[in-house]
Amino acid sequence: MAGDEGLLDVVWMLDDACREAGFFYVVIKGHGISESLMTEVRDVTRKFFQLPREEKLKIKMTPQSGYRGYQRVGENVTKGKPDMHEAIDCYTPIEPGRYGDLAKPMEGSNLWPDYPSNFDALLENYISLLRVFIMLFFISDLSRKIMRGIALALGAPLDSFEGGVAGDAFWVLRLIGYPVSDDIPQEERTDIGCGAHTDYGLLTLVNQDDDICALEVRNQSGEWIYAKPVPGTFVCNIGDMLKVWSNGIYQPTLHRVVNNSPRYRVSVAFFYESNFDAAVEPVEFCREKTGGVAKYEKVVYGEHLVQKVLTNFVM
Ligand SMILES: N=C(N)NCCCC[C@H](N)C(=O)O
Ligand SMILES: O=C(O)CCC(=O)C(=O)O
Ligand SMILES: [Fe+2]
Repeated sequence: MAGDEGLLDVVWMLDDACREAGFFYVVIKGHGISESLMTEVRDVTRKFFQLPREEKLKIKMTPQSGYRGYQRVGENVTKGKPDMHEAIDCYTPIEPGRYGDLAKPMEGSNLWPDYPSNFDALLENYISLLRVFIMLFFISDLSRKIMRGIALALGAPLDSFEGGVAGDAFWVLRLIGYPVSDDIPQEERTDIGCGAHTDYGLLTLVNQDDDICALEVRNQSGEWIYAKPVPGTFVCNIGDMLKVWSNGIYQPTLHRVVNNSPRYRVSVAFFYESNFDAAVEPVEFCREKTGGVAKYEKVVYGEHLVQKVLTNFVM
């Protein structure tokens, strides 16, 4: 592979992006995901959020549902402030007992929207859901490939994230809607769609609406820069587990969402994470590159996620 210049270019670009920005765009061409599939997944999501509140609440997220399902505007909280988005959260299904006490709060399977009673709509819904699954399938494979690129970018073996780190990668899917500010009752309104945060796992791929600038990324000078939509691409960013594994060579970047546009914004974020029970710690050769000392303590990914999930919501 050392002779493959195209590959080396990509690896070099990945390294540069992960060091400098923590964010990059991935063009979907040739990955089995078409731009129209990405659009359709956002459209299904938009349709769901347009349903009456009672309909959406049929798949309400609760502690009993393993924190899977629908959350209303203001129920997700970041740094103590309600976020102005509604969402459906889906996670890799977890059978009871699978990870012992570690995964208890998140056990269960996902809540998908109910089938409407009429047949056309049923079929439409069925196909839409299927598309979401097709999307999940491709996107997970794409993520695995990007992680191989990131391994090479760090100078590590290609398969570094297989096996105990992310050979059985836990995935999270968030279907998110950001209402127009004026449409939110004033007493419930805050000025932020999603407060500043970093993502929890290895890699995030965001499928965002084409025509609205709302996702902002903090650069090294502390300025907020739009991750402008580029049709046919995913906005990718690295997460907390990659920081720990690389001993800080790659840092997750703070980002937030502010929808100041006069349009309802939809994004579908796919989080490719380590194995639920992975104990992630700075890998030796990354430690060597960074002065020999581990800068972060070992983190069990599932503990990190559960701790976030248990504190992210006011219900
Ligand atoms: N799985 C991810 N990354 N979800 C991000 C949700 C928004 C941030 C969350 N309230 C927090 O405070 O972390
Ligand atoms: O809506 C977006 O563009 C990003 C959402 C996000 O950062 C998240 O859910 O973690
Ligand atoms: Fe995020």
